[in-house]
Amino acid sequence: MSFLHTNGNVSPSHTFTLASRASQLAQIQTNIVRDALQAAHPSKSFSTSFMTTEGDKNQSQALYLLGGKALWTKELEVALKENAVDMLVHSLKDVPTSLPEGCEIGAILEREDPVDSLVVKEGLSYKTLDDLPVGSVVGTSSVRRVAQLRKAFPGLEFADVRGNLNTRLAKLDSPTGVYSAIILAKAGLVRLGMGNRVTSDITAPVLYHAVGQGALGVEIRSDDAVAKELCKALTHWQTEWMCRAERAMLRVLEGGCSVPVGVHTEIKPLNASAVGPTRSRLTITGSVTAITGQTHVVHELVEDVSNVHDVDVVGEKLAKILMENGAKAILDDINADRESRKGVDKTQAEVKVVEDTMHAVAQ
Ligand SMILES: NCc1[nH]cc(CCC(=O)O)c1CC(=O)O
Repeated sequence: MSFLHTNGNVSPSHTFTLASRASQLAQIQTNIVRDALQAAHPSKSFSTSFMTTEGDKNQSQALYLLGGKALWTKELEVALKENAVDMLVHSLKDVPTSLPEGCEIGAILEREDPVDSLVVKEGLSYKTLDDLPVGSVVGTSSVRRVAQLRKAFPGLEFADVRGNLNTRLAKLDSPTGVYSAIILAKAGLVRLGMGNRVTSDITAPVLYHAVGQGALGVEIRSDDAVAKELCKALTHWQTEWMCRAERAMLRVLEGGCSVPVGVHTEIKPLNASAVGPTRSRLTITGSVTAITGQTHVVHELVEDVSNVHDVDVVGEKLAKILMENGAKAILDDINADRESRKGVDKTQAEVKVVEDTMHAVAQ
């Protein structure tokens, strides 16, 4: 699978390899991107490569350099940087707001419905969180969801549910299972062809979804001009503008850590007849919630924007306003708590893995 090529000077026979994790959802998403690339560039050739932990560890020396503990985006990025693959397909919400040196986002595809959905156990007739009896167990491993819902639903118990989507649904439906319902991103279910499992949506202002939720991002090498050009056809500018604003907000709020941040974004072109990117009205609401759910800061900005730079500025401005309105205190608390938990005997690499894991769980 490994090959050499020179960036910007690709032979016509070059096959562009798209890579992702090997989960069913990741494979479906990668196939969506491959099909879109193939449709836009019929004379080019595209293939896919799915990486599983054990298999790849034996094949790529570089994975050993990571000590076998790095998360998947990191391992994929190693393959990307080594030119073993050309594009990485990610759920944008799992992509850190700052990418490693030499990597960048080449395309953001049109977003699926970004909301979170309630999936009720097979055979139960409850429709919404309000319907669930006191003491019901709701499965979700996302601190963002728990933090936002805890206060509004004090009678419910929120419990971890891990694994890929199929595993989580199996745990939900198991006759001996503890969960009455679980909360999942609607987009993942829809892409897996299981949109019929959505019992109801949980929308803002009850639950603000994760930054980037529902959108696919394609990561490329920054110096790969050819991949960059190929990716242009995939980008849905409205999604890109919304997600860039969301990611700019999160980048400022994170300040190196992971926090329960939610968002709701809309974009409305001001010139309805324009075909491409055009001056638009961006409405973005950000939320930051204390882990206990006791403090919740929400702010909405409505701004007209003309390009991605404007969009980044709006996201950053929103983050600063949230900070001034109480998010700073929430973030300082979370940081202090995390510092006190960090084992003194942990290596830097281990601390990084813990931080990355916390980032993933926060989403
Ligand atoms: N954190 C895991 C993850 N990453 C992306 C999705 C769903 C698809 C998407 O949001 O694009 C999910 C599952 C979930 O949160 O239910």
